[in-house]
Amino acid sequence: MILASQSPRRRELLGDAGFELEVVPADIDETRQDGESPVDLVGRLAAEKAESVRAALEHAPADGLLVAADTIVWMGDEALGKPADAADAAAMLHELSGRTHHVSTGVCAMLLAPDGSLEREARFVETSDVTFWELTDEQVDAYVACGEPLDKAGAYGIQGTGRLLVREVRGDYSNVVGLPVARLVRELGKLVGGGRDLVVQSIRIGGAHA
Ligand SMILES: Cc1cn([C@H]2C[C@H](O)[C@@H](COP(=O)(O)OP(=O)(O)OP(=O)(O)O)O2)c(=O)[nH]c1=O
Repeated sequence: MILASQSPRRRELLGDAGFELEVVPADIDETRQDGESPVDLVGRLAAEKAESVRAALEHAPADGLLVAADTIVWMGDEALGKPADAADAAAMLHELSGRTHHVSTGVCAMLLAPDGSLEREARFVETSDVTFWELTDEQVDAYVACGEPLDKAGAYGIQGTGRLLVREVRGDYSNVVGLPVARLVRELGKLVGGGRDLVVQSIRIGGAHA
């Protein structure tokens, strides 16, 4: 499978599900369009990442699969991507403090013909809701200083020290980390067809590593 993402979290989630990955990061303009909702934005960016990597391929990977994703944190109409710097990260964390926000991941999965042309694709957006504890200024400053927020949407990583900020998650936890892997594996099964249950395959391979 080709993973059109530089995110180490996505690599780990798919690797643990038993997929052999070739990582080919996509370089696209991630600017939000006027009037575009956060859900529409991540859906579009995932599709654009997948297509930009597919278009540059000379041949498909052995299993014919290509996956791209994009994750955003949002509240109301406000979308929080990756912070520009430490001050931006602190501002985002103060905004998330004591409140519930949404984390949406857009996913585009493609089944490619051997020459790399598109045979079929599946697109979806998964949303989880995350509630933060009230954070003190000192807690925000300490978290920003540890460096974890800088490459993450919404300036936190729930899989890292950022778990100390989180009071409650509703929905798929892996989706917050950057990839709704359980739903994705089901969609990939439908994409490859032939009655193969990729969830069973992933459980067997994942279980062997446990
Ligand atoms: C909210 C949250 C986000 N994130 C990460 C997931 C994504 O890697 C990142 C959002 O940025 P993305 O633009 O979705 O992904 P990316 O830049 O890391 O990789 P690429 O563009 O090549 O696909 O934030 C966490 O790791 N933990 C969290 O709790």
